[in-house]
Amino acid sequence: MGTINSDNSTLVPTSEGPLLSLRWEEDRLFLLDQRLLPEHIIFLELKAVSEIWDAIATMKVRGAPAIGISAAYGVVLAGQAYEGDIPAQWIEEIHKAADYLATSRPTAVNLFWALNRMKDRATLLSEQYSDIKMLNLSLMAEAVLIHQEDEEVCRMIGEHALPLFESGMGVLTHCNAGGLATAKYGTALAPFYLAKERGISLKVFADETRPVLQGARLTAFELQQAGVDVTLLTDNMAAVVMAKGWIQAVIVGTDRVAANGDVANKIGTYGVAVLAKAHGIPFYVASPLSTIDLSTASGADIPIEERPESEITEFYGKRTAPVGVKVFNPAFDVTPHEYVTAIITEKGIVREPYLSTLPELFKK
Ligand SMILES: CSC[C@H]1O[C@H](OP(=O)(O)O)[C@H](O)[C@@H]1O
Repeated sequence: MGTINSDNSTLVPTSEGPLLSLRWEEDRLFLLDQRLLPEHIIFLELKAVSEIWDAIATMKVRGAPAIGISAAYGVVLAGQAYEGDIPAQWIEEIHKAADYLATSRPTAVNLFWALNRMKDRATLLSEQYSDIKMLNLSLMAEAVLIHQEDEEVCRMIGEHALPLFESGMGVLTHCNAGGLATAKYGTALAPFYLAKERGISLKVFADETRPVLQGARLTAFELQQAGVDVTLLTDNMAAVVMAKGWIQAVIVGTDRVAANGDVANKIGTYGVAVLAKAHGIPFYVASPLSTIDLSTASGADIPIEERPESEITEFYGKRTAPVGVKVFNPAFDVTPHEYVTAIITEKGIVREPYLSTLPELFKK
């Protein structure tokens, strides 16, 4: 595993905006170990494909766009590790690495979107260049482009989402779809950063999001760091804060939107969507086009990752369930499109009928 290069355990809110979770430097990826937040800010230095695979699989890096960006750099590392001078062998190494990285997690479609984009680019480059150094430099440029594009994509999602929220509104979110899950700004959290910049006061309510606590450890952390008004809730409080009239909208991220608008997102999202509908509260999904998968017909076709039992039977190292108890630990659930008020993308906002409105986004 890469070396640790910094630790700042005294965390104070700053107005620096979202904390960046990824930094690429020529032949290594500096990656914020999100398992250790919020107590420790530790960046790992990753220089091998296997380290990238491990970081994705063990959720040191998580969030659909951040996973895709990391995997793209993993493919670059594979190309750089090739020591021969035969382009056909180089491309074989690229495809082998991409297929290996594709096994790290199954649900977030950004992983496969980024890997396919890198494989396609590598194939095109290998038809143009025979020099391995040139191939590697050109392929790295594609990964950097994926990284840079995501920052602009998230900002645009924020711009399209912001008009949905009025000053003084309470907005509930689930899991972490913030700067830590992306290149910067986040998807669902992007409007909160823009609102802060523009003096629009929103009250964010963040579900803690068991079992990995992305809401408590990551969303509450990054919004507090940015000076955004955030209140932490346990996952069983969404109903009461809605009943109290504290919530005027819900916005979440997503790991895969199916062609019919069904949305896979962190476990617990479906329950929040049902509660929102029952209280007449709009339920928005922030999604880059890279997370919309028109080749997946509906939510029933989205592979749902099941994660280790220990995430549920232990609470940060302390056993909280009897040994041998049966456990069900799906990392995601699917919200049927009927519960989705609108999907906010970098190209604009789409609403039902998603089967026809989603493909239009790819034509603009
Ligand atoms: C902007 S994508 C964020 C998305 O990814 C999270 O899952 P995980 O933490 O397991 O990678 C969650 O579903 C978020 O909504």
